[in-house]
Amino acid sequence: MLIRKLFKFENAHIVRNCSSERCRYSIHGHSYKVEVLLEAHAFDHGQMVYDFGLMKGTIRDVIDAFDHAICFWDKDEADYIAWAKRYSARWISMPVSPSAEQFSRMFFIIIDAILQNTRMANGEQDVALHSVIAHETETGYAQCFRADAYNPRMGNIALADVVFSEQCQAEWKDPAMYEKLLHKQPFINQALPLQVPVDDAAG
Ligand SMILES: Nc1nc2c(c(=O)[nH]1)N=C([C@H](O)[C@H](O)COP(=O)(O)OP(=O)(O)OP(=O)(O)O)CN2
Repeated sequence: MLIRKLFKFENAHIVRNCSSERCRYSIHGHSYKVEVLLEAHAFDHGQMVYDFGLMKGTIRDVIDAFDHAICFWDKDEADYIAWAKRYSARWISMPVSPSAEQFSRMFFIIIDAILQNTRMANGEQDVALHSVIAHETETGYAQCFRADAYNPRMGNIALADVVFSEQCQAEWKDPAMYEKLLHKQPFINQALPLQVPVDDAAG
């Protein structure tokens, strides 16, 4: 079974080398929508794939870092990068170009790492990231599956190569969150006592 949670943010970028002139030469913004799809074949104690509320912790925080920020490819011209950093307190440096395709891959890789670094506490069994859809406009989106995320022919995205500005980090609930992810310090979901005994068939 799949579940899906939607996140939204506003972001500015240039996508170098693309075919659309408006896109390659001019800084422009999008109202992004990101769909995170999780998959499991058994339920937690609440008879859910994964509680939507749990997706409003670290996963939401990391996506929200992109809100009102400018993203640039770390291979872009040094002058442009310096300018972006000077005039925007909120910036994210990406190891790939900020196309919808690469946004979906980058979010897949980060969210996959977050889930693998999370100690589940409510009987979640095999919950895994299925795919990430990044909507750039009302009419265009890219969907990344696991095989795409880790496909070197599409470019390598190492967690450490996605760099968030100090301001982006400072606005997280835990400003050290990304550092913890990089160092594999686990995120621990809160355990609550069961109210009704569970059986094997339904969590
Ligand atoms: N495959 C991709 N194509 C394009 C991307 C992309 O990330 N992946 N990005 C762009 C631009 O960022 C552009 O702003 C969006 O393109 P487009 O869909 O043409 O935008 P419109 O606002 O014109 O959308 P309409 O709904 O068609 O009016 C270009 N291509």
